[in-house]
Amino acid sequence: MTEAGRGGGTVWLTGLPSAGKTTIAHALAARLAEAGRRTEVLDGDEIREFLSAGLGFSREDRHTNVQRIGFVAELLASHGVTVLVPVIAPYADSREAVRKRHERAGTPYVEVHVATPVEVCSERDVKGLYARQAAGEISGLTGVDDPYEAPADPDLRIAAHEQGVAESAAAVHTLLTERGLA
Ligand SMILES: Nc1ncnc2c1ncn2[C@@H]1O[C@H](COP(=O)(O)OS(=O)(=O)O)[C@@H](OP(=O)(O)O)[C@H]1O
Ligand SMILES: Nc1ncnc2c1ncn2[C@@H]1O[C@H](COP(=O)(O)OP(=O)(O)O)[C@@H](O)[C@H]1O
Repeated sequence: MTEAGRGGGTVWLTGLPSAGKTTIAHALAARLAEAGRRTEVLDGDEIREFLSAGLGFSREDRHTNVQRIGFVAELLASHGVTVLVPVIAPYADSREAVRKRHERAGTPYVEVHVATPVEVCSERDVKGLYARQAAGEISGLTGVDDPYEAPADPDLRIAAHEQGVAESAAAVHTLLTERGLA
């Protein structure tokens, strides 16, 4: 049995700011921990404070950020950890490169699109970014005046505005169980 076969894998939750990626990731982590899985959440904000300190939000910097996170996720996952990654990853080619890295290593990879519409995200506006963009204080906000390339064919798409957090976490958990990852 390979290392990957011991049950690790990466679950990338992509979606707009305030879509619910982080909230769902932590709810899922709690479920997985309860089931005895070794689990890590690679939080985007934390990563940007340390591993990606100094990177901004240009296309190039976002790509670099996503590749670094993909590298760490694969490493952890290859040692049996279920790694949850609630990070926007707005570009399809960046996400594809992360998937390819996992495929090359034989490490399971699951892409979940947290598909909350921008109208709902901007209402939630957890960090006040949508308001700041509307006020002209910032620009380059994903989904508003910066690109978000929605996954064409994710492993799972969640309408996270139409169901509760627990239901979304359960939906991902079910997929992981089907794939032998939970
Ligand atoms: N201009 C702009 N666009 C998008 N997001 C912004 C921006 N400025 C700051 N933030 C906050 O930083 C978080 C995005 O970082 P990520 O590492 O997840 O994004 S990326 O994949 O590198 O694009 C993201 O966190 P989440 O809200 O948790 O998604 C934002 O809160
Ligand atoms: N159905 C839902 N699913 C996920 N989050 C929700 C839902 N309804 C309300 N929320 C709230 O929306 C916010 C989403 O924020 P967060 O998880 O930080 O998003 P992201 O990580 O995508 O930026 C949280 O305050 C969460 O409590």
